[in-house]
Amino acid sequence: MPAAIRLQGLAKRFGRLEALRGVDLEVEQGEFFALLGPNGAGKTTLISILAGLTRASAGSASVMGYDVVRQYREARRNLGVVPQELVFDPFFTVRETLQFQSGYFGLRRNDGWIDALLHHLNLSDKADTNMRRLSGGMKRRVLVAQALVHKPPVIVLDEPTAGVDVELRQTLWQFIRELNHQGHTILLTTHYLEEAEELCERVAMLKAGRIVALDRTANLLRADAQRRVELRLNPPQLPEALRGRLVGERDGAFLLSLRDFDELEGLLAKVREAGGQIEGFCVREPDLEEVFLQTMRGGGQA
Ligand SMILES: Nc1ncnc2c1ncn2[C@@H]1O[C@H](COP(=O)(O)OP(=O)(O)OP(=O)(O)O)[C@@H](O)[C@H]1O
Repeated sequence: MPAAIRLQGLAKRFGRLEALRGVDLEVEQGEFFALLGPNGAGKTTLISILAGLTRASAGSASVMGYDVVRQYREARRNLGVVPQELVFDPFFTVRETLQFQSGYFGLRRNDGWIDALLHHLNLSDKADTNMRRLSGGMKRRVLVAQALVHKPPVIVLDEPTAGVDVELRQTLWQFIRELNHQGHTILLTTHYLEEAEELCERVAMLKAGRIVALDRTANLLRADAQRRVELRLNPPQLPEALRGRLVGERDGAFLLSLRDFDELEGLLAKVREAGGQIEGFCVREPDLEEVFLQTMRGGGQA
């Protein structure tokens, strides 16, 4: 069984800028996979290469075993991309947009599936509305429908929930989850890390064009992230004895590392000994955001 997505030594240069610097990655069929990274890390460039919109400077990429350059048509037929940017012809209706996209893939009688897509994405009552009359969130739903019109086994979503309301997010994830359960492979990029943590079994983190972490989500949480104590103090000064534990500050509160709960008493005692008063206190379980921030600070695998 070929990998859903396979990248080998993938590199991309824009003049002197190296957007991708030798990325190796395999996403298996049926995975729900997150590709994370800060702005400019190379996520969209990687997706553009997969979709055949940009040529790699070196290395290769394939979708379901089809090389994205040598076997462009087969690779493209196996891939559905929900792009970041909303670009449409404003004069078509929603249905026409989807029929047009079906035609691009040589699908003439696709109305049954188009109706199903409209239904799942809560767009049925907008089927005959012109694209220019839709709100941003509705346009985004059409983008999703457009990417799925040919029932591709591999679905790539590039920040699909940026600027999208809670209701649409939930509708969208419910539908994408269903598709994943049916066997579709999902590659997701997002800046909402709690979304990735909840949905994705495996995560790759990109930093300046390189993969700096790649593992199952659960392993990343176990290996890198620590429990944190969040302390709000009056006066807002951390006692000298706790300086070594400080890992950050968030909204005026100190974040201290906590290896296990037995340490808690000693830690609070040190605040009292220094004459400090505790105004707020909570223990935070490790989350993907913490792993991400740690990795981006330079702590990740090379
Ligand atoms: N057509 C282009 N010409 C020149 N530089 C480009 C081009 N496209 C992307 N870049 C540069 O390549 C780098 C990677 O960009 P890319 O859009 O892939 O990042 P990203 O991870 O998708 O970021 P974001 O989270 O902001 O979407 C950036 O430094 C960007 O400025």
